[in-house]
Amino acid sequence: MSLVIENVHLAPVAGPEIPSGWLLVEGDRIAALGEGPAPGAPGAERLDGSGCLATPGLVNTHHHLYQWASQGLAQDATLFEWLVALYRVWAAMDAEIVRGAAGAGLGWLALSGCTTSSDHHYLFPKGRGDLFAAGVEAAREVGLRFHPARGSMDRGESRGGLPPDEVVEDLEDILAATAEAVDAYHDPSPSSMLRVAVAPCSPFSVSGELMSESAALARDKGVRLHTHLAETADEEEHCLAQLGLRPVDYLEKLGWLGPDVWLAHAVHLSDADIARLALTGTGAAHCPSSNGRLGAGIARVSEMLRRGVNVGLGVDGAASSELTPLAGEMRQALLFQRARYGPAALTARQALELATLGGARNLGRGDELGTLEAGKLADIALWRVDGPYAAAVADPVCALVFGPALPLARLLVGGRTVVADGELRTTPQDALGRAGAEARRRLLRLAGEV
Ligand SMILES: Nc1nc2[nH]c(O)nc2c(=O)[nH]1
Repeated sequence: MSLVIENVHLAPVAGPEIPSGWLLVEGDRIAALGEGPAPGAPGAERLDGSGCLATPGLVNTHHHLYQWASQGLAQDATLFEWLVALYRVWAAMDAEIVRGAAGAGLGWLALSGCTTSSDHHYLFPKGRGDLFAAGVEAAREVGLRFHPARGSMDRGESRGGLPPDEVVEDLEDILAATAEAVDAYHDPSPSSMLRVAVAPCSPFSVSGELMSESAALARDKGVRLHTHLAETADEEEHCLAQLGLRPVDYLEKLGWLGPDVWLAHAVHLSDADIARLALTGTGAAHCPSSNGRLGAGIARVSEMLRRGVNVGLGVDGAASSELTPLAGEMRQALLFQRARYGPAALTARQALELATLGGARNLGRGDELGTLEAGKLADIALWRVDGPYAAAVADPVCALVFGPALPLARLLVGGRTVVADGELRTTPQDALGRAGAEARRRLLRLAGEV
């Protein structure tokens, strides 16, 4: 299959922008791109990109898809208050709920320009079906590239942790189930649609032993590591009081810093912490809407970038960011940095790079995803910039980042159309929405909330 997208403004992220150019897609890869009129390409489908901006597909590097089913709860809570309120709701979750929530969440991500998403699922109530498989099935249905992280918690209240004991698992069960998930689903091959990561949840819900064993397992299997870190001042206090170390020191002691690790949030970092992340190649997933919603603080993104830390974006679970579109996180990131450091803190193009190449690098896919270049995977977002708002902004990248969500003319994942003219084409969009709403009703009913 070949496709030529012509007459389009190209923002390749790597290399200069091309105000009027073309892209040739062959199979699942970008074969070539250039300026001016497109080449002949006999037999290729032709797509007129007039009035459109082409960017790499966006990469979401932190999410909890199951949380679609628990939006709008604990609205004015801190992270710890919010978690304490929600753990017992999530304890009622089953595979049917995860399937509905993940389908709706991934559909929503696709409609906001996302071509690859991670998912951090860390709560596995016993006897409720295969929750990990439910997320994988949903990603296959929607057609996104998927990086699910097998999460875990083993430190309940009785061991000084935050979650109630009923929602944590045993260390041995966690390690066995995590190894099983990697063996069953991880595909390390080029063009992979599915790669699994290992992701114990957070310092206040996981034992040091599970952190170390998880790192050993991930490195043995050649997969990446992910966890929440330095999200709130409460977490830092907890770490100092219970573990005797600040969060980044704790991770370092456990052998957790390295180029195969990306950390969700990374808000409360000292200068020395930032230097260590840079030195070790540890990445960060910036989730500005969630950090704002929970009053967690503003991550030092522009300083991290200046000092060489890789940063990607994440929408975080919908329970702490209520349906944030991934494209909107570029705007949110830009505004947060400027509010904290002034208007030169982050440019529109840097924000686009966070959402694309920064995300791809967090997931270990910087060689295949995140830029429009010959040889890379054809994960491409084509945004309409000729509508009433965007047409009033001469610079299409500025319109995309500074402005309201733009309509998607096309979203390609490995050359396959997932969205066309603002509608999902892989699966009925309305049915996904209904299943997401039913997942919420079912969860709240099973949790005794209604
Ligand atoms: N924003 C979030 N932070 C978290 N920390 C933790 O342990 N769980 C979560 C979560 O679900 N969201």
